Amino acid sequence: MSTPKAFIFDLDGTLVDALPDIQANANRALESLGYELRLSLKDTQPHVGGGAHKLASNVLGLPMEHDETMALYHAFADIYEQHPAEFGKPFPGVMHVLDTLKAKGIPISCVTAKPAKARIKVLDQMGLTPYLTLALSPEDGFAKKPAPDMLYECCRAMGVEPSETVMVGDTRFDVEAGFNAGCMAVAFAEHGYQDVPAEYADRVVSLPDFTDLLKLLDD
Ligand SMILES: O=C(O)COP(=O)(O)O
Repeated sequence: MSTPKAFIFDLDGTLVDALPDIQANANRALESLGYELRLSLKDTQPHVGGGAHKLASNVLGLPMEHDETMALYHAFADIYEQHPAEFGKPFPGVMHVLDTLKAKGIPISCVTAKPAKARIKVLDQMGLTPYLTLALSPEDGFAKKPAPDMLYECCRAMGVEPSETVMVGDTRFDVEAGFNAGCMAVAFAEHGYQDVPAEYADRVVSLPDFTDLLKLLDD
C-alpha cells in the first residue's frame, strides 16, 4: 500500500470516548420529557454511531418520524450542546497520532453522526479542532454514513482523492462509508463501541492499539 495522503476519522468511539456523555445526556433528555426510563452505559453502547435521531428511536422503541422520537432527539441534541464534554476524553494514543500526522503535514478530517452543534463543542473542548481541515455532521446537509458523501466533501477540502485516503472508525457505518467512498484502506479502532463486522474482518486494518495506525506511514 502506498503512503496515505490524508486521514478521515469518525468521532465517537474512534477519536473520543463519548459514551459516558451520551449516556448522561440521553438520561437528562429522558428526564426533561418526564420519562422514568434511564439508560446504563451498557444500554447506551449499542446505540452509538447511528446518530441522535436513531438513538432516540431505538431507546423509545418508536419509529423515527414519531412525535415522541422527534421530541427526544431534539431534547438530547439541545442538552448535549450544554454538556458536550463532561466525562469524555480522547482515547489513549489519539493525541499522539494526531500530533504525528500534523507534524508530517498530512491533513485530517472528521465525519460523525453527532448533531452539528454538539460536535463543534466536543471538538473544541477536547482540543481537537485545530487539527482538522474539516469536520462534518449530516445536519450540515449530507447523507448519513454509510453514504460516502461526507467523506467526499472532506477529500475535496483536503485536496486529495478518496483512493489516497484512509477512513478510521469503530462501527459498521464507518467501515461501509469508507468502502463506499473508495478509500485506499479502512482502519478499525478496537477501543470503540462495536466489534468489527464479521464480513469485513479480513478487509480492514485492525487497530488493537490506536497508534498502530502510524504503521501505515513511511518512516
Ligand atoms: O451516534 C452518534 O451520535 C455518534 O456518531 P459517530 O460515531 O459517527 O461519531
